[in-house]
Amino acid sequence: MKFPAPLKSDSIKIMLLGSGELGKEVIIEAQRLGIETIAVDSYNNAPAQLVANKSYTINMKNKNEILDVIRREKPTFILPEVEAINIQALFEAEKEGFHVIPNADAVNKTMNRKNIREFAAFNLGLPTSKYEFVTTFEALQKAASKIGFPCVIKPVMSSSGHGQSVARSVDDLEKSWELAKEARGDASELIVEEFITFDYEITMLTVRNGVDTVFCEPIGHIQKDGDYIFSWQPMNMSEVAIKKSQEIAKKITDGLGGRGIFGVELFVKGDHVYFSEVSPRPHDTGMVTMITQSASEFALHVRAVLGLPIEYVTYGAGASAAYKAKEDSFNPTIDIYDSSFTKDSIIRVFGKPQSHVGRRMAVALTFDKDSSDKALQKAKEIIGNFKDN
Ligand SMILES: Nc1ncnc2c1ncn2[C@@H]1O[C@H](COP(=O)(O)OP(=O)(O)OP(=O)(O)O)[C@@H](O)[C@H]1O
Ligand SMILES: NCC(=O)N[C@@H]1O[C@H](COP(=O)([O-])[O-])[C@@H](O)[C@H]1O
Ligand SMILES: [Mg+2]
Repeated sequence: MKFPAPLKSDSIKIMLLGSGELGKEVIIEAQRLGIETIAVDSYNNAPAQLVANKSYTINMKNKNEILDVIRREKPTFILPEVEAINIQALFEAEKEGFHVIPNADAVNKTMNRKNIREFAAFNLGLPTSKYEFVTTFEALQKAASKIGFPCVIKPVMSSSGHGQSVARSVDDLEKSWELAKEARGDASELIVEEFITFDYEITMLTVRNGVDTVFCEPIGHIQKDGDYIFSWQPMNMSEVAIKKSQEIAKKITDGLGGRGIFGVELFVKGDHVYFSEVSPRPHDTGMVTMITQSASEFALHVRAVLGLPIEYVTYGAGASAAYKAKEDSFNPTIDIYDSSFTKDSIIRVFGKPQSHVGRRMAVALTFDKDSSDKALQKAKEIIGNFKDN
């Protein structure tokens, strides 16, 4: 493969659609290979825009605005980084010969819970929670009583737990309905899911470079209000559970096709593994790989996009703890003690230009050669001392 000596007009160009903390790391990894990078998002100074060669701020739900930047920049690869993107623009770009990662159809399927759930459960026969789709409050009541309580209610299009809630009885349904409607994304249709009382949940990072499929060590994680707060790698699993998890990850990623990394989210109860959802891009819980692997999930994504070999070493166990803002601010700063910077830790501050309570602003990554538990303990301690204002 021919790598660019800085910014030649005929060399590889990557355009990110969505420019948050995950995209920022993708851009850095691409730039390490001399690749020209363009970061697009719906607000100025998004994390990846801070490090890209060029950036655009557009309405990401607007088909023409997306197509305009694509036609103007003619990227070699278009990497969706968020779910809220005008999907017609991606189909159109693909028709015009642009390369969407992993492909527009996979992005379309995964951005909508109805599409991906039906594809996984119905077309591929993967085990999932019981589920129903509803568009009215009456239908929600019916579906919830059929599925039983507690049940989980989510807009068909949303991420990081926005608009999601658990209804424990009929009395909670009205609150769940209101919460889902307020969510960004498409809340016109909701999914009602059986609540799985899993022992633990994992992300199986699955990398496809067009030749091989490679799995990273499983990542365990804890979610609060539908959003990740802690993750660790490796998650200690039975052989059977690992094998089933990899089988499910292989089936769903083969089904979606294309090149890149995928975050396959799975619930594990005993030796039963349930498919939950999949992101066709790096995963927030996978930030831990920046400290555990010689090539992080972001580096692997770039390699996979380019069709390069997916080889790396795992150094040992690690963990991540997300820092979420406790204050609303137009000029956020984060106070971090000097003692947070140790030989076994890495701190990443995303540089988001605005904070609101609950917005993920930074992450602490920790390493322990042998124990994910010890690494997690350290990550929690570090994050516990952060303050924002
Ligand atoms: N059916 C379920 N049973 C039990 N817990 C669930 C269920 N569905 C979701 N959860 C919990 O809520 C979390 C978030 O759900 P989900 O991944 O569907 O939301 P999301 O908004 O797409 O999140 P993200 O975009 O961060 O991946 C899950 O990781 C899990 O902890
Ligand atoms: N679970 C998906 C996820 O973690 N996505 C990451 O969060 C950013 C949005 O953050 P914001 O909501 O703070 O703007 C996205 O751009 C992506 O990097
Ligand atoms: Mg999820």
